[in-house]
Amino acid sequence: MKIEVKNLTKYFGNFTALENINLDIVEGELLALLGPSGSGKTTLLRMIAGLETVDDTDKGEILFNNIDVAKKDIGDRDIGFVFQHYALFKHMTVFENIAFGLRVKPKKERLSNKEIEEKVTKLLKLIQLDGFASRFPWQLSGGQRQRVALARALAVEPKVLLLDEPFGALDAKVRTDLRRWLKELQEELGITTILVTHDQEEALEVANRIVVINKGKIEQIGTPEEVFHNPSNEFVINFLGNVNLFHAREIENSSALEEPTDNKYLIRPHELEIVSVNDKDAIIQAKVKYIQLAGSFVKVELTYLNDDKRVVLVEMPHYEFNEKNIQKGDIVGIRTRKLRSFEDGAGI
Ligand SMILES: Nc1ncnc2c1ncn2[C@@H]1O[C@H](COP(=O)(O)OP(=O)(O)OP(=O)(O)O)[C@@H](O)[C@H]1O
Repeated sequence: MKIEVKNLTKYFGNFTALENINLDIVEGELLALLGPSGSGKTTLLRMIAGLETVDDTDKGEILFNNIDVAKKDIGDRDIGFVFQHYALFKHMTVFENIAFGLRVKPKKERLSNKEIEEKVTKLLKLIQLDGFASRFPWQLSGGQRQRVALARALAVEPKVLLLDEPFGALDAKVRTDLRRWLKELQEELGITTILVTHDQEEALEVANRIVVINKGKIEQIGTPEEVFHNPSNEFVINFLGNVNLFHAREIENSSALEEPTDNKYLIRPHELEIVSVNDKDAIIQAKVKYIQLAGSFVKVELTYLNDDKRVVLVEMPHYEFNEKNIQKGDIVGIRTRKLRSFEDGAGI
């Protein structure tokens, strides 16, 4: 299913929750709606689902395969949902939870009991919970419950899957495992999927494209690589990971910048390099305050030598850290590997 959102605005009283949203969702893709709390992600998802109305006064449109669904009931939109706390039916087994949507279909569309059993068995395999059919929800872990919720959503073969922070309540390790699993499953099924998340890593890892939303407006739409490496503005770069801010005069002091400007520069920790304190390309001098060795990269936190309230974060591979023999308390120089400025509205 292809979905188009055109000129969509949503007011709650005087408050503008969404402002002129335009978005094309390609058949079979996994699109992440990423933004801070209150940015309007859930409202947009709920409008696509039909849980929130498109105001009559609004000229906004939501098209499913070129057909306007604004006036279509939620039941007629062929949608499967999984929410963060989409509680399973407590008094029903895993099997009956998954079968629920199939059993409540009108008689003429309903599958036979045997067909339902075959289908549920297949879904249990798909979510890797074969053998769990007769358990009750309270006998499952949080991750297993969310997988059952996903199977229940998929049972009725929806054309679109809407996921609102489906792994939000789970711990970090389970979350990481489940999102990999979801990605593979989604690719295998080829079902158009919209995932709401405020977790940048989750969006970067699973999405084909990311829509970055802030205060009801779209800041950028792009592949994970695009939004991470070519953020279109300051909000996006800040939201997608740690970033250091430098003023132009700091950069001008080094030979890294030929033309003096008023710009400020936003540079990610891995785009900075620790060099010797006298290095001619160093933009600032700093003192090593804290070193975090656990993780795939070494994170070094430093403070400016001339202003110990200002912090700089540098990340580097372990081999580079070992070669440079950096110690807490060292006075060093910091050099940039990349410059990025937004002052003129365009990234460098
Ligand atoms: N029914 C409603 N009535 C009034 N205001 C609402 C209503 N639903 C949402 N809002 C407001 O609209 C804004 C966007 O809410 P929304 O739930 O879409 O944000 P979100 O990006 O999904 O946030 P979160 O990540 O916290 O769920 C918020 O400021 C919220 O308070």
